[in-house]
Amino acid sequence: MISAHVLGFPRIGEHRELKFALERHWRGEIDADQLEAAGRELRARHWQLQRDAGLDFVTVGDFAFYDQVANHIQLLGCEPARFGFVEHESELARYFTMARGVAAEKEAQAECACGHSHGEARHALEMTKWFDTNYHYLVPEFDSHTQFKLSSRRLFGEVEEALKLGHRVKPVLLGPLSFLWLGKEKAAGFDRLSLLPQLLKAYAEILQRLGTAGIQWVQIDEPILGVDLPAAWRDAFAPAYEALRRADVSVLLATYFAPLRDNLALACSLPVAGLHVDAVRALDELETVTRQLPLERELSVGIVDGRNIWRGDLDLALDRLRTTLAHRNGRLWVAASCSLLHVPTTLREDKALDAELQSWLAGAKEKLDEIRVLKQALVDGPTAVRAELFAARSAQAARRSSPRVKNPAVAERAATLAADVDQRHAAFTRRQAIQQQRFKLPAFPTTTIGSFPQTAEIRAARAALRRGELAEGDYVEAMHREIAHAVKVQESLDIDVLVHGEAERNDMVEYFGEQLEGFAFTANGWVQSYGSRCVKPPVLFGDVSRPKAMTVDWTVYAQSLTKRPMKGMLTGPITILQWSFVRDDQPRSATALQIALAIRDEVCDLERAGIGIIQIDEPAIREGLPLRRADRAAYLAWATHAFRVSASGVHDETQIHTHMCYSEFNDILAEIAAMDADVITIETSRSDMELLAGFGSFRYPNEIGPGVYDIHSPRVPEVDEMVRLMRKAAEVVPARNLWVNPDCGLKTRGWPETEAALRNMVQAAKQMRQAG
Ligand SMILES: Nc1nc2c(c(=O)[nH]1)N[C@@H](CNc1ccc(C(=O)N[C@@H](CCC(=O)N[C@@H](CCC(=O)N[C@@H](CCC(=O)O)C(=O)O)C(=O)O)C(=O)O)cc1)CN2
Ligand code: MET
Ligand SMILES: [Zn+2]
Repeated sequence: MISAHVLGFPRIGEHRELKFALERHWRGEIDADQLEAAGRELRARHWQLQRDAGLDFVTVGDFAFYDQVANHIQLLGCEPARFGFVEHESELARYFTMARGVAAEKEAQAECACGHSHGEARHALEMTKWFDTNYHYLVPEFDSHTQFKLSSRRLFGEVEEALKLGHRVKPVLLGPLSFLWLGKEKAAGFDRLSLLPQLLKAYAEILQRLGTAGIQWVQIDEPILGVDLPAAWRDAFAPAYEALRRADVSVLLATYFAPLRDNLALACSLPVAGLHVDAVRALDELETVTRQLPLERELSVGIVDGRNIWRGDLDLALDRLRTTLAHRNGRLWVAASCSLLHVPTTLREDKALDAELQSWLAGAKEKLDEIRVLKQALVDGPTAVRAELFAARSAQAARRSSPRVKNPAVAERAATLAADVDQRHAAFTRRQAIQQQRFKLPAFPTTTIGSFPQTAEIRAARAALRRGELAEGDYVEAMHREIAHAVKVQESLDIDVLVHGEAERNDMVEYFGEQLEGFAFTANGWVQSYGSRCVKPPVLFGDVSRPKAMTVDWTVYAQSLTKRPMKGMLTGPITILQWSFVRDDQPRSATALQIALAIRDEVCDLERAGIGIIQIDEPAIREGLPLRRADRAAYLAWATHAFRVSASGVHDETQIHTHMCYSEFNDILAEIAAMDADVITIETSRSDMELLAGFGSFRYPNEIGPGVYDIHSPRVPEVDEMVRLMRKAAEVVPARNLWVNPDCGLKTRGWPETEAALRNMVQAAKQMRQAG
């Protein structure tokens, strides 16, 4: 018996319907019922696609109005008490408050009918990267008071919805151990694993309800089986799944993103009815799993790549599946490696891709079809899908032999680099002295991270340019007006190191992808990043080179408007690599080096054009870290090398900044230091400078700007708050090395709150100087 399924499907909608509905709802243009209707329609459509592709189940529970982990917080009834929710706040309103926070002023203004004071501003749940993806989840908060209680009907409602539509339903849950693991302990000395027994009761109740609804299979995701687990966590698995065992509900335990390694035997021995493995990231483990997993259990083989957009090698996949099948008594499930959340809904008929490129690619819908073809080939024999297999084979062959993929000059340059290509001339302390002479910045210099508000007007201008309704020259003029405005605002706020604001960039990665050779970009290849926010990762299909300067004109224009230093703004090689769909025909390290060389040329061009401070953003360096510790050193070596290659073409008096956000960095501090940027700006405020303690005890040698406020909410931070954070920073890092800046770029904010926040930030820096 062969089954076919997916672990999850993108929820944002082929035309980003969910994004637009959400944003309308938040603006008050549609009410909760209308938003719910939009969600229902998308779910119905995505289930129908799965059904039409001949899958044996539709997956329910992968939908969320913001984030699937946040859905679990409500399902399990563990909304953090700090939100002080009161009776009359609806489940949906509470959900968005947890996801987005509430500004202090807004709460003060909102005359609350209940007469309750909601207390201080309620900042949003922390947001962090989902394993090694560019998707962000909301971090659950746990302490000794955390109680679990089945609380939301949403999942059960969606299950009913799908059943009513006549589908065979397989609900998906994030597993109890992964849910706890991904959360955060809010009290010192508290161990969140101690919450497991209580949590299991809630899970048991969920399974019981699903059983009552007639559900046979429930997929429970435990992606943490792909990370290095402490013994206590590993030991907790078997009793936990023993406790969840029921006669009427079969559990398919799903793992993905990384090899199982030392957890392989455990995964194969758990008392569940089936196991899903990622046969793309861990193909070499498939054979062992095939042999170790008891024959009465189902094996789901994730053979179609859920993380990349290349059309699969179906011959190879089929070969593996046949071998597996032979050892599994003719039973297996065919699947994508992980949820399809991480790829665009479709890449067919994308207006920005030429026909040849399109024929090399597969989005989520196309992957459903690959799964169908594989299943059919196993069930009816390959001749039944001869045409489909032939087409896939031809596409593979065409891509492998296409002259578009190779550029001998690029390979030649990468092979003949000087040994010191990744080293600045002088050591940091020497550079620091030279740069101090040159820029004469005050103590606690202020700067921002790069982007200023991407207003509706900016996006409309770009959309008009794309549609041919705005001439190129008029577009440039409109962007120049934006840049001039940003410069004027920064000068009037008395910021020390200015930025041009990135108005001309649709996205910090896509913008470079559009200008570099070796990249293609899509018109509609949207992937959810967080909440309603999406990105269109460029497609890196060939050798990378830079036909001409990419940012010099904009930066020089911005510098011409001010005497203050204007920071050039680039995206680093690892972030471009990490946030693109990259080629699978050469190691990622080789691709990273090619990008690094292109960025290096841009850095040198900026320097030649008189730009003295250049920032090379690397927010994604941490998320690229392999999930398994054993693989990390190799990655960090080539990743930091690539960064240094991009940054080291300049003279000592040029100040190189880098920026990182969204992650825990304490475990890679030595490597961050080895990147040798003159200044690093880094996100810290959501965790109240916790992060910086690591930088202090490690004695991070170079200059550092720990973000003093969170840019993810419109809340305007008070001067005192930021002074407090700066003082905290000055306790662990020498004050002479400290910069003052927000956590990240300001593109998602509006101008009024941006100006107010930066005014307070500059004030805070001035207070620090006075206290000096
Ligand atoms: N690639 C990437 N990954 C990242 C980040 C990042 O900046 N880039 N930052 C972190 C995540 N943060 C993010 C913050 C904001 C957005 C974001 O604002 N995305 C925009 C899209 C940005 C974009 O591509 N804009 C284009 C096209 C925008 C668009 O939708 N245009 C409309 C028309 C617009 C109009 O007429 O107003 C259309 O095509 O229909 C542009 O500016 O040109 C969105 O979802 O709305 C995404 C991620 C981590 N990962
Ligand atoms: C996600 S990091 C963002 C860095 C970029 N320079 C910006 O300010 O938007
Ligand atoms: Zn950032």
